Amino acid sequence: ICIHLVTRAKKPCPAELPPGSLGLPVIGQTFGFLCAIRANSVEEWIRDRINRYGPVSKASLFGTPTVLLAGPVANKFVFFSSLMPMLPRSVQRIVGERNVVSHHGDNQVRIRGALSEFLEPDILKMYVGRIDDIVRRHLDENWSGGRTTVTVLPLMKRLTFDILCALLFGLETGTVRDALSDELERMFDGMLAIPVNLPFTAFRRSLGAGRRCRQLLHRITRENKAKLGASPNNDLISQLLSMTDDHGEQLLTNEEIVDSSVGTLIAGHDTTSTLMTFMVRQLANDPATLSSMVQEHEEIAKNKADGEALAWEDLSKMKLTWRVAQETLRIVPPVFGSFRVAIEDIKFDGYCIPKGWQVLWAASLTQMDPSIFHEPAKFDPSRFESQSSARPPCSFVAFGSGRRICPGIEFAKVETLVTMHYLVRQFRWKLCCKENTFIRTPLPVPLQGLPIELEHKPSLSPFKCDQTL
Ligand code: HEM
Repeated sequence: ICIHLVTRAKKPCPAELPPGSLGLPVIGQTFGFLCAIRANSVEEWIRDRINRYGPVSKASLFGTPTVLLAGPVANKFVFFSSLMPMLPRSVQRIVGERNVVSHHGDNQVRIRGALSEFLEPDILKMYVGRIDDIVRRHLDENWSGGRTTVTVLPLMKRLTFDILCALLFGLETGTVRDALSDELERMFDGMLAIPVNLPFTAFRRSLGAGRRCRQLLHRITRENKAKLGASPNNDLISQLLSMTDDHGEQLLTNEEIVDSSVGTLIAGHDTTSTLMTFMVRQLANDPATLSSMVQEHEEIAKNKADGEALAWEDLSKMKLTWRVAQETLRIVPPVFGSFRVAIEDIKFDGYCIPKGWQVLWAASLTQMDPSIFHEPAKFDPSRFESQSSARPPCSFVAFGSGRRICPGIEFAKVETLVTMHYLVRQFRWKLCCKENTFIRTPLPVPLQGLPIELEHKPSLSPFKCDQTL
């Protein structure tokens, strides 16, 4: 009785809880939410609840009470308070439990610090030439060949997979890389399936693929460890293996290295390929911006010898291209948002969010808000000309913010800028499907993966094209 009285005293008074309904037990509003994600109408779904209950409301999603928040101030609270990111338990079982997202406190700082060191500009500078080489080879093998129809999304996925495999694991080609690609595909297939571990379920297949993926990476980790010192550390796994703590011990365990590598592969693969796919779509609908972009890249190419690779300094001149990328990310954020969990009772806007409850943030809520971005549906890269100080902090959040801000921003930027450099100079394209719609799975997928009619611009050499075109 005493325990009951004490714990009851700690429970928030219902008046302090945000308004709204938790719906039916367990199910809550999960089906409506999942349908809204798929139809890419999460923003409307949340706005509908805001209209009914106000800017802070409660619902029940995936069996857990959830607080829905909206606006830049709410985003700031999510990114900078003690709320913690959470991967659903089923996803953790597939990708491994020792990855950077699942760790908190000192362990998160240690693992994220090691990962970030590899993804920072000082290290990335050294990889621009290698990324340049992979992009050219990819375009040559998959996009060239006169007038042709290609489907952009799967090709962009292949490209980002090739870049990640080379830079993270030192795998350029070969059977291990092909096996990793197959297992990754299988792993994705069941990641959002109902987590029932029975024979023939998608979840079971995904669990198996995740296990085999990690086995392959364990093998690479052991091989790289044996070679440490003999060859330069030029991939993520070798770098992580060679990092030591104050006592000279390996900074991350092999399990942490493998799980973090799988996590980074997943985080970096579909996100950047989605961004580049939607840039291709936006540019097809906006010939004026495309022509300015071609000019920007021809200017850079003028100062390079035939076949010379791009360098870090060239990327800093691609200002318009990055603005086009940012505007694409604003309208079609690859990550729609995510959940945080309260590790203690916490207050926002006078309401109590009890320990264990989830909080949902969604990028479109601020990125498509007309009071922050004038005419939000209009594609206008010039919005990003002035520095973000013109907007309230935490309103453009395609990469998140705060302690958990995406550590792969610079990596994604290098991949995108190098790819666009060769794409806009070598090709013209037309969309095969005119509708500008997409669904979310939960990443955005354009109609039929975005088939385009592609035409190779006649050029003087494979990598220099005639500017008058
Ligand atoms: C256009 C491309 C990308 C977008 C839009 C994007 C977006 C995001 C977002 C929104 C988050 C934070 C999620 C949250 O706060 O809950 C995140 C986290 C993360 N991203 Fe990215 N990302 C991109 C590319 C990449 C790349 C290329 C890499 C690595 C090579 C990467 C690695 C990561 C990692 C490891 C995390 C987890 C960080 C942590 O929990 O501390 N991302 N990303």
